[in-house]
Amino acid sequence: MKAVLVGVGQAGGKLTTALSEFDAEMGFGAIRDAIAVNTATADLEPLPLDTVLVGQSRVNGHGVGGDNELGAEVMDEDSIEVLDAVAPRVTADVEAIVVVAGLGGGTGSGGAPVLVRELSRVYDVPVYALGVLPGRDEGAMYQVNAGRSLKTLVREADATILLDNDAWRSSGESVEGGYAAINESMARRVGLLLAAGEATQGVGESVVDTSEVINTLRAGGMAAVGYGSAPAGEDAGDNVNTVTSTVRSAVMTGLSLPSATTADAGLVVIAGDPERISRKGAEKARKWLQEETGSMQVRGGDFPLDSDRLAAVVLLTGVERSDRIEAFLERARQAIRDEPEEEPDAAEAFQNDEIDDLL
Ligand SMILES: Nc1nc2c(ncn2[C@@H]2O[C@H](COP(=O)(O)OP(=O)(O)OP(=O)(O)O)[C@@H](O)[C@H]2O)c(=O)[nH]1
Repeated sequence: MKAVLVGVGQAGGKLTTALSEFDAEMGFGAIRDAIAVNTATADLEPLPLDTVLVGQSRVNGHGVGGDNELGAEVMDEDSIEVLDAVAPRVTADVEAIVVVAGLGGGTGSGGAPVLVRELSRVYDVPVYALGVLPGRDEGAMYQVNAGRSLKTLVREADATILLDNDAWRSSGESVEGGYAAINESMARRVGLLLAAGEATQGVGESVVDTSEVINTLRAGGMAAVGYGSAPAGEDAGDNVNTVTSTVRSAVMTGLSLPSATTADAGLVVIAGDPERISRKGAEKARKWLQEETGSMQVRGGDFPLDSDRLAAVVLLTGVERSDRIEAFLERARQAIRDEPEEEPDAAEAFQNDEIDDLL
């Protein structure tokens, strides 16, 4: 999928950089262009991207300090500047725009839903959101911000792919300590998904097409991406179990939103040397995913790559009914209940209005 990325806020800018670097290193060319938008000059300066500073008249380049209503307001006021910066990058061959943001802070959390709404008004191509959920230890403000941002993003974006910081937490290691490694790992799975059907090395028997990714995302709502990889035997015949077990581990232990396995639609992409990809294994894995997710709509295909390993990338859409989302929403609701004076109007729910919309 030829995509233009727009990173909003600190996490958005860093993750957009990691995605662009991964795509360039792999030589995929799926990411056609990328920019970063922020209210904080200091967060934009280190990024190797073109940047747009918003909210200068309100916060003078110092960030919005976690206030996502202010983040939404400044994006609303300065959206023309951002749209002007995006416009020359969305050339005729671009198939999607992806707005990338951490949902727990102020600028990305507030700004991303506004920007998605504005971009959707201007462009016919799908506008997706790639949102980072705060870890469970990250404090009430982050949970409240993310709950409200997510509710609004899901309404405004064609699909919202979620990356849960908790999914990358290894025991004893703080999320803050490992952002660079986390971003690289997030970029690998999302980067492979964006490149699937885009830049394939060699010709496979059933190469996945970009339209399969877009059609799977068409189910809308919230989505998760899983990734797993393993060394492969020389021949496809040796790799029936490698394919099935890699797909299983992508879903069971490698999902960007752990245990989000109730889904409306799915896509299984097997990346690797086409000579080594077992058709039987791929078919078995697809059937397994249908049963596991309760979805009849599971697509599949290969991503030919020159490698002696096999990797599985699994996209699941319509995962909002999963326990993980319910647990996150409960954290957001609890945080709202615990701080009634600070969030007086947010005491309503997510699906059922306990959590307010941001816009
Ligand atoms: N995965 C990942 N998460 C990050 C990173 N940096 C921050 N976060 C998460 O993003 C949330 C904070 O959002 P930021 O992007 O730092 O904030 P911001 O959008 O710049 O907003 P303000 O700083 O309030 O102006 C928290 O939940 C952090 O855990 C990062 O590099 N990688």
